[in-house]
Amino acid sequence: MHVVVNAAMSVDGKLSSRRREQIAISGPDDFDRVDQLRADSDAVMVGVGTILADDPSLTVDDADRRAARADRGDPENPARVIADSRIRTPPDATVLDGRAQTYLLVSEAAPPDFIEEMEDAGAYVIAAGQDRVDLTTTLAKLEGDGIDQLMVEGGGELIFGLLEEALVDELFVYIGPKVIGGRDAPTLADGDGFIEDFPEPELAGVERVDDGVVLHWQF
Ligand SMILES: NC(=O)C1=CN([C@@H]2O[C@H](COP(=O)(O)OP(=O)(O)OC[C@H]3O[C@@H](n4cnc5c(N)ncnc54)[C@H](O)[C@@H]3O)[C@@H](O)[C@H]2O)C=CC1
Ligand SMILES: Nc1nc(O)c(N)c(N[C@@H]2O[C@H](COP(=O)(O)O)[C@@H](O)[C@H]2O)n1
Repeated sequence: MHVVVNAAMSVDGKLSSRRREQIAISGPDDFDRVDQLRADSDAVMVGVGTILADDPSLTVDDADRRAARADRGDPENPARVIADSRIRTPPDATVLDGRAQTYLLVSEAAPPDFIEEMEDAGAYVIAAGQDRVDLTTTLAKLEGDGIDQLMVEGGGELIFGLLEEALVDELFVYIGPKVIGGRDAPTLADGDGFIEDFPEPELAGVERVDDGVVLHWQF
């Protein structure tokens, strides 16, 4: 499986404010670049923190891109993947609207009645890991289900979890013209943070987009 992370951050490295509400950091051209990345992926993944904060659709906006996917025999939208250790995803979340297959990655601590509720809401549940989703095992299961190209949109906890398990192949970061600040605002990689063996990706590209810049890193 090839894992591509994409996120937009402020000048000072924040994905959102301390209120954890969705903030438009990207401009129109960057959102269009992200839509193309989604269209090129077999699945788009976020953590449950992003579901609760943003209630995203994770679908492809552009009708021509959806049609191109259908023409090559793919579903119009990539599958959606949510990392949600104990199931906090609401049954009425937009990702459960039936517009694409939705996988819910949970841990063994997920309550069985919640699992049943999610399956009734249309999710395909994969469980691995004691208290927290075992990302290596669950991503391998997704690969076995035909997901070769996985795009990850955040947030910071999930991105750190993937970096910690050395699961990230490429990272695109849009840095937009905003300063958000706040010690409790989410950043690109949160979690516990590294204290040694810091991942050291190679810079593969720099492109000016809208009033900001996209950095492309390879691991
Ligand atoms: N600017 C941008 O590009 C984006 C911004 N955001 C923002 O990020 C914030 C949400 O980010 P976070 O709170 O960090 O939540 P998150 O979206 O990273 O979800 C974290 C949750 O993922 C689950 N998880 C399960 N297994 C895990 C594992 N092994 N490692 C890590 N997490 C695991 C846990 O339940 C954990 O609480 C929101 O404010 C949202 O608006 C989110 C995505 C993109
Ligand atoms: N690329 C990008 N730029 C920003 O400025 C953002 N705030 C985000 N957030 C992500 O976009 C998702 C919204 O998805 P839908 O359009 O509803 O499908 C959101 O959940 C974040 O993952 N991204």
